[in-house]
Amino acid sequence: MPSCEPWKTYARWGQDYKAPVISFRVYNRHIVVLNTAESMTNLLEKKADIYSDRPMSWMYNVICDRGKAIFNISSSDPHHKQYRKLLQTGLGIRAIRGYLPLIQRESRRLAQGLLQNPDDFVTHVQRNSAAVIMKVAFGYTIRDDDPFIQVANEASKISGWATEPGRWLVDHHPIIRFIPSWFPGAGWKRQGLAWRDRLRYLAEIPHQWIKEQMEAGTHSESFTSKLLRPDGRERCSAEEEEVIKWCAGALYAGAGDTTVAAIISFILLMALNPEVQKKAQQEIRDAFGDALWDILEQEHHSTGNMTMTQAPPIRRTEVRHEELQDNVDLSRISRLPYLNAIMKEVLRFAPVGNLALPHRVTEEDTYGDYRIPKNATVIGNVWAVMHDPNMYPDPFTFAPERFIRSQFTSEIQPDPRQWAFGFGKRACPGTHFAETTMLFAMFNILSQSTISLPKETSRPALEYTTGITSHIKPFPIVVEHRN
Ligand code: HEM
Repeated sequence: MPSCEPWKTYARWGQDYKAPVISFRVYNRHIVVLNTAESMTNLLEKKADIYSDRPMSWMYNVICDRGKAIFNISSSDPHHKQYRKLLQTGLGIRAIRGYLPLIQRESRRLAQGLLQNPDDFVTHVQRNSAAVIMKVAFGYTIRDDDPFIQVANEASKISGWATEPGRWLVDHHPIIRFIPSWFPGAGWKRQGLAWRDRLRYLAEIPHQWIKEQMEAGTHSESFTSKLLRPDGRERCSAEEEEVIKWCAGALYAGAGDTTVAAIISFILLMALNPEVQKKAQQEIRDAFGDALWDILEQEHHSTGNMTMTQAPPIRRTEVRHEELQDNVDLSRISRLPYLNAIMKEVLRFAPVGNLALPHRVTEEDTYGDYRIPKNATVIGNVWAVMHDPNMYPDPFTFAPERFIRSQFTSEIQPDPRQWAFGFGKRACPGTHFAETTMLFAMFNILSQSTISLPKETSRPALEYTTGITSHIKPFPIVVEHRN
C-alpha cells in the first residue's frame, strides 16, 4: 500500500483504469476504494445498513482491548447506537449553544497566543482544541504542560501504532492471536498486552478525577458529570458508567487531531491568500461594527507584553468577555457567509480525513459491473471527490467564492461537508462542534491579526502530512496586529 498520501495514488489508479471503484488485496484482505461522489452516495449512504461496519483490527480491538470504542465497535452492537445517541445529544446544536462562551474565550486566547508567539502556532492550536474538549468532556481546565494532555496524547500515540496499516501480522492471520505471549517471537503480543494495560489505565485517569470532584462537590458541570447523575438520580449503573467512559474518551480522540488539523491548514492558507483574508476581515467589521474592535483594541494594549504562560488575569478577561457578549450575539459568528465559505473551502482544499475511516460491508453486493465481496474493507476517497474538476472547477485553487452565489457565479458548488465528515451510520457525530470550533477560531484570528509570509520569501509549495488525519505541513508565517 502506498505509504505517502495514498489518496492521491488511489485517485490516479481510478483515472488510469477509468473506474469509479478500484480494488486490490493486502494479504487476505479485500480493499475497495470509492473514488467518486456517486459511488459513495450509492453505497455508503443509500446502503448504509450493510456498509456501516468497521474492518476488524485484531491487534487494536482484541489484543489491546479497544473493540468497545465507538470508532471500532461493530455497528450491529447495541452499544454503538447508545454511544451515538449520547454523543449526538452532548454535541448537538442545543448543547453547543451552551458551550459558545467557552469556545469564544478559548478562541480569543488562541488569537492572542498567535500574535505573541507566531512561531509556536501549532502549539497554540493544539492547546485551544484540548482546552475546549477537556472542559466540555470533564469540566477540566487545562494548564500549560498539563498532565491530562500528556495522558490523551500518549493514548493517541499508542492507538496510532497499534492500528498502523500492514504492521501487524495478526490483523491478516488472526489465528496467531492464540500464540501465548511467552512464546519465542511473540514480542508483538507482549507489546499489545502492555499497551492494553496502559490504555486502560490512561482512560481511567480523567474518569476517576471527575468522580472525585463530584464527590467533593467541586466539579463544574460537563458531558460526563451530567450523565453520571442522570435525571436527578444519585448515580447511574455500572454498565451505564462504562458507556459514559467510552463516550467521554471518544470526545478527545475525535476532536483532538481533527480540528487542530483544520485550523492549522486555515492559518497557512490565510498566509497564502491575502485577498481572501482581507475580504473576511471586512465582513467581520461590517457585521459587528466598532464595538467589537474597541474591545479587541483595549485587550491588545493591555495584553501586548504577555507571554502564553502568563494567561490573562481571569477576572479582567471575564469582565471583557461579558462585555463582548453584550455587544456581540455569539451565535451570529456562525452565520457569517464569507467566513462559512472559507471554512468549507478549507475542508475541501485540505481535507482533514482524506480517506475518512474505513467501513466494512457485511453482505456481498454489486455496484454496476463490480462485485463487492462480503467483509471487504470499503474506503471513501474523500480527497478524490474534493479535487474532482467536474465538481470543483480549478480544484487546486483556494476559492471560497465557490460557495457563494454572486453576479459572477451562476451555480454554487457542492457543499464539501457532505463528504468531509464521513458516511451513513458512521458519519461524524462531532460535525457541529467541529464547525463551531473552526468558525470561532477563524473569527478571532481574523479579528485580531493579519497573517502573511515573511518578507522576501517566495510562496512555498504545499506539502501535506499523511495519516488518519492530514494537514498542510507548517511553514514560517508572520502574524501582525490588525490595525
Ligand atoms: C474538522 C473536524 C472533524 C472532521 C473532518 C471529522 C471527520 C470524521 C470522519 C471522516 C469520521 C469517520 C466517518 C466514517 O467512518 O464514515 C469521523 C468519525 C467520528 N468523529 Fe469526527 N471529525 C471532526 C471532528 C470531530 C469532533 C470535534 C468530534 C467530537 C467532539 C468527533 C467525533 C467523532 C467520532 C466519535 C467518530 C466515530 C463515529 C462512529 O464510528 O460511529 N469528530 N469524524
